[in-house]
Amino acid sequence: MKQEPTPIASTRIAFIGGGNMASAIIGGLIQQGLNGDQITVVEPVAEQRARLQTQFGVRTEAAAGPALQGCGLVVWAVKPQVFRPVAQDCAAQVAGALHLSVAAGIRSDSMASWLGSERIVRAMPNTPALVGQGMTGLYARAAVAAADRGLIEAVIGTTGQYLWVEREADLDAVTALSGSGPAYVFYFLEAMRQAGTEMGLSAETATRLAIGTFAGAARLAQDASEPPEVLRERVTSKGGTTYAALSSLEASGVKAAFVQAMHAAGRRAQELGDEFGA
Ligand SMILES: NC(=O)C1=CN([C@@H]2O[C@H](COP(=O)(O)OP(=O)(O)OC[C@H]3O[C@@H](n4cnc5c(N)ncnc54)[C@H](O)[C@@H]3O)[C@@H](O)[C@H]2O)C=CC1
Ligand SMILES: O=C(O)[C@@H]1CCC=N1
Repeated sequence: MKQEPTPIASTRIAFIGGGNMASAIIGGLIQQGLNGDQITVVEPVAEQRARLQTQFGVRTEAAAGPALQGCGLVVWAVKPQVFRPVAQDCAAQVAGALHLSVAAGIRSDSMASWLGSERIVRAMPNTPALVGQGMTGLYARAAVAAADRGLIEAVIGTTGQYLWVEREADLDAVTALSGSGPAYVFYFLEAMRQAGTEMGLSAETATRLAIGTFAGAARLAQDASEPPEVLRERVTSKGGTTYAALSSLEASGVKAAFVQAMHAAGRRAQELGDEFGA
């Protein structure tokens, strides 16, 4: 029999940790019409709690307690380094809930042992979720039912796009690619702004040109049927300006260095799982 997704509107949701990622997801949920009353955020920092209350009208708690009981979904949005003690602290109050973790590296085996539950989904979102343009990788443990997957899709879908991966280890690559990815884009924007200003543009003009170029190129790559290398070749006239730039990039080994950098991120995700897992 086909299971219907659990309706998001009747689910009480707890967030453990109320920082950047929690705020992005909560923002998406509120924008989709979820009532702030349905959401309880456990966040030890008073200023963060005040901000979340004012911005989203959610309930907040300074620490785990009875307020978590009866929540159907628990979103784990704390740093990997503190996940274990926080999970062990909350486990009794959240028994029976579906769990969604956004923490980099922390494996679902570790979570299952800390929480005594198999209903675990891991997500690797990214900060464009703050503006509804997120790209999230999802992985579900085998025991997660179709209705639970449906609920997770409804929640993460409020922040942008998502895709499922079949192997949990692939989430480390997702982390290196799209989780950390916005930082690479901002890094390139910084370099483009620097070069633009060195060539005489104002920082404002250079930044606007660089951001507009990223947005346009990303849209072109999304809509085009050709792969990125073909789109790149179309910009590159033999003996022209782009050719000069790309030759300089190749001579400096930029692509190889960039690929190495992403491998470093993937390895760090694995290490986080080893260091701070069960
Ligand atoms: N920032 C990013 O681009 C992304 C972050 N992530 C993951 O999301 C998770 C959270 O990251 P951010 O939101 O960026 O960090 P953040 O530092 O903004 O938020 C973490 C929050 O947890 C709170 N916290 C600390 N101890 C706590 C406790 N005992 N109980 C409850 N809350 C506690 C902190 O006060 C803080 O507000 C991390 O595990 C990270 O790996 C995943 C994808 C992208
Ligand atoms: O840097 C980090 O560890 C987190 C995970 C992906 C993006 N930020």
